[in-house]
Amino acid sequence: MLSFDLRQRLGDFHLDARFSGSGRLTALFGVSGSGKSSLIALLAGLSRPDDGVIEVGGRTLVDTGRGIFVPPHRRRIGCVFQEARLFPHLSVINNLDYGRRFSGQARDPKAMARVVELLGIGHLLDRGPSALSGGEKQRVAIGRALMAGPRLLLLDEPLASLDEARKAEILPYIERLRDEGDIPIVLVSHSVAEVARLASDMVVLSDGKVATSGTVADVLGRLDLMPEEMRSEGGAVLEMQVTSYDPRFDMSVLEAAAGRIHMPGDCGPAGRRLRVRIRARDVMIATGRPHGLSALNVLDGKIAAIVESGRAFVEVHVDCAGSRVIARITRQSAEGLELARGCAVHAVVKTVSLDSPHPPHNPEVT
Ligand SMILES: Nc1ncnc2c1ncn2[C@@H]1O[C@H](COP(=O)(O)OP(=O)(O)OP(=O)(O)O)[C@@H](O)[C@H]1O
Repeated sequence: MLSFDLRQRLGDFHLDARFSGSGRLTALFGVSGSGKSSLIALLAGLSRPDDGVIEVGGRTLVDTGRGIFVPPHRRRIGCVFQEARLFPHLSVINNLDYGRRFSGQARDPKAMARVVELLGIGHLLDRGPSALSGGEKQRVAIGRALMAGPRLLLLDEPLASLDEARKAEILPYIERLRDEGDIPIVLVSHSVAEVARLASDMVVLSDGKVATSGTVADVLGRLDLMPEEMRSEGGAVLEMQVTSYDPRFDMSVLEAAAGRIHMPGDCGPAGRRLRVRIRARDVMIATGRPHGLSALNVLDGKIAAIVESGRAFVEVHVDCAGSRVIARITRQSAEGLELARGCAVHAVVKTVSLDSPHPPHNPEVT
């Protein structure tokens, strides 16, 4: 459980943010300058709010009204930043052990073995940081933070300085941490793909305020609440299951109650569960089942809502067997097609992003 309600003035910038959630991984999302780092500094105890409250797992870390301010070293919050900041003169194992010693914990070989296994760094233990790739350094930095026995892990853009290949390498470890660890994680990111794949909850910051927050599917589906700059990334997030792979075309088929989606590449064995993101801008609406269309993905449903989005656009929310698919189309098209709540329609999905483990080389299809 993480909750905060904070105000802080930094020059002309005014942070005023509140959130409460119990998700395994909460993403702090926002464009540059929206206040993500300022908020992380407050959570970590590196700065003080003008007023406000922070609670982690039922423990009050800050409450200005009651004069409570737990200093950073007593908060039991593990921080990992964009740069791994490992000690260059210490081997990987000694970097890991430093985390434990720094927090005053007793030596615990089992805890060490668990962290090493979780992050897949067993073969690196005797190396120095200079002999590690960027992704390996970040895994060790996460391991060092875990060895301190934190109650909350703050990951401040840990993937930002890595290239795509290194990012792809480290993402599964963050997923394992989320799914198998018992420590809540706050991840700072400005990549919707990263957030859609990793996060359970999402807090969108805009100009120091929480523009919207909630589960990833809810937040990405509420385009009307999103700051303008991220609206083009909004849409539906569907939990799907791989049913087959056809090597002749290098295409996989995924299914959910909402329907069937074709994806390029091998999405893994039948039965694997994946999250699929369908951006609203990549969906068209047809009132009759389309024929002679290059798009492979057509989902049938009924219009659940039509939401105004500026003067030229509307968002059509289509209920496909209980899952919501959203199409951002012009108001002119909506009127021309006489779309209304309850109409049976077909959502034609132009492009699907797969926010899955092991994405194919070209994870987009048109
Ligand atoms: N000590 C300070 N004094 C004055 N202004 C500050 C101070 N710290 C931060 N700011 C301002 O607060 C705003 C938010 O900064 P912050 O670093 O929290 O944003 P961010 O979302 O983390 O951005 P980025 O993604 O670029 O790291 C910026 O406009 C920044 O210039």
